[in-house]
Amino acid sequence: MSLRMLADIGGTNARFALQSDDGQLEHIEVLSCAAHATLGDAMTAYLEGAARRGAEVQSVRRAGIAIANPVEDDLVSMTNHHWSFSISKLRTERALDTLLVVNDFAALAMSLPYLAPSQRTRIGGGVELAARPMGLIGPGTGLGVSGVIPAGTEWIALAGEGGHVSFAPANREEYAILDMLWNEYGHVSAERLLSGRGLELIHRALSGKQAGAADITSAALDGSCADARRTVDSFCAILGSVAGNVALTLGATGGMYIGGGIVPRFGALFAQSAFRQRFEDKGRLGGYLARIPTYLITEQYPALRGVAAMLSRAH
Ligand SMILES: Nc1ncnc2c1ncn2[C@@H]1O[C@H](COP(=O)(O)OP(=O)(O)OP(=O)(O)O)[C@@H](O)[C@H]1O
Repeated sequence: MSLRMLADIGGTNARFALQSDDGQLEHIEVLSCAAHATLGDAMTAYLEGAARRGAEVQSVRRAGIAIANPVEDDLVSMTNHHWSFSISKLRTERALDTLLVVNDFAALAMSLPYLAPSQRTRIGGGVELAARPMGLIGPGTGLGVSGVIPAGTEWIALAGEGGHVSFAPANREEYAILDMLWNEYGHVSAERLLSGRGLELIHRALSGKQAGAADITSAALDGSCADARRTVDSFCAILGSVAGNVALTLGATGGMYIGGGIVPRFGALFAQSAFRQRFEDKGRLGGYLARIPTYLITEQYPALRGVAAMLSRAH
């Protein structure tokens, strides 16, 4: 029996797993990126830990890594963290036959056609069409955007950088947020607002106060702070607008999906927010968007499943 190593590396969290020949994911671990100097160090820490728990890590000859940055050539450099590495060097150092490195949201997108109903929650109406493009957006440390398009009996995942498109306000409150950020940053991207740091910036713009992302969410959830609640509502509304833009751009009539680590933490506040209304609020194309269902991904490690599917196809 041989094992494959899978990883999903974000700007904050590095998620690892081993996959056995029967396709099961085992020894899933989430490591903090900040606690390790390099990706190689994090891999070593993970594999040593798995070996201590009885995994036969010496049988790993194939590995797939989904990582939060564009993957264009041999040298990979993360956008939201300081890790960088050469794919060919890492493959040689680890004595791997295959090391597949792909964009994390391309891997996450690859999991969408295979999600079971229990691995997603629907927000609002609409019905997906079979064999049509599916869109993906996910706020975390950064804002990932991707999708899959059908190609015969297979799916092709897109690896774009749509989180960095320019932010467009949809009302005066959002215009005021943009105005504040124009003074601090030249280019204000969607990611500037739709990320952990973005939640903090929206809160500062609306209240004039500094607070951490996790504190804002918990104060919104327990009802102890009106500014925190407004911040989460504003974040969800902006996410609806940007998700609608992605759905329009891709023609995502196969469904629009929300991933990333932040939205699941909003709990019931997300379904209660203006997300869906703003998703549909696109003038004459409102009816087109109303027919597209939006889903929150609830599966815990979807990108690991996506990169496993991509690795199984790689030489
Ligand atoms: N309770 C919370 N509410 C809102 N944001 C939170 C909360 N806890 C953590 N965050 C923010 O979530 C972000 C981490 O997101 P995530 O868990 O998706 O990590 P990641 O996969 O490393 O990110 P990415 O893939 O975007 O690089 C951080 O910016 C952090 O500030």
